[in-house]
Amino acid sequence: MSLVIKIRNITRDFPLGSETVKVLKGIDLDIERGEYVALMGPSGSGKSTLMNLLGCLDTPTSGSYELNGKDVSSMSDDELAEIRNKEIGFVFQTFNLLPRTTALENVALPMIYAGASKAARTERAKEVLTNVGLADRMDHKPNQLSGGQRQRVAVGRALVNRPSIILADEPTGNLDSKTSVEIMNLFNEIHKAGNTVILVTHEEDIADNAHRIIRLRDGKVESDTRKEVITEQL
Ligand SMILES: Nc1ncnc2c1ncn2[C@@H]1O[C@H](COP(=O)(O)OP(=O)(O)OP(=O)(O)O)[C@@H](O)[C@H]1O
Repeated sequence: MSLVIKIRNITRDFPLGSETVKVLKGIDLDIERGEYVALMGPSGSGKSTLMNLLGCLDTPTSGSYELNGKDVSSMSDDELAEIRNKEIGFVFQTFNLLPRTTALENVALPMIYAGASKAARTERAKEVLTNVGLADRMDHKPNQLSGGQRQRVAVGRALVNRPSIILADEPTGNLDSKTSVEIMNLFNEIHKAGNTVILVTHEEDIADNAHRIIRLRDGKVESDTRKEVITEQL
């Protein structure tokens, strides 16, 4: 097993007027390649703040973060942007697709930043859209797609550059229960294909899809539980 994420004693403070709000209060975390982790905890416990750090959208106030053995905790904004594009796939509750571009163009977008040719982008985006079940929707724009289909496009965009980790913040938060199950089945497939997945959810049945559940409370890890792997007896 190899460590994708190694976090040691991370804190994150935010200035608020003349005060300082301590949001993350010393977090240690190791995540191995191929793990499937659900991040839970009450509102305000620091889940999004931690996800922003994991996704290199933010840097810690103190402590260290190594992503694939590289210390990202003190990188410049340009270096972080490059790491984000190469190593991180984001999926958001609100899909965050470009409204006037097709599913194919939305999925191909991160490859433009990565410098891929148009032919390579189109080929890979078609492959990814097929894998997420949208082979017949490639030329549709977001407003021509259902919520579940939009989230599939967003998942495709997250996967297109073959990132080291997929970070999903409440990916089923805007979906009905039937569509949520379909999207979770897609995440389960993505995990089975070898991806490292970390998702934030408030719902226990969504978190049950993961193999490990980390619960935050008041900026600290309250519990970190791995499911026992049940191997079939022959
Ligand atoms: N930029 C900021 N400036 C000041 N306070 C912040 C900032 N970002 C987050 N906070 C505070 O940090 C705390 C944790 O926020 P965070 O969004 O990480 O929690 P969360 O667990 O994701 O909550 P939710 O489940 O409601 O999304 C909150 O009290 C929030 O007000």
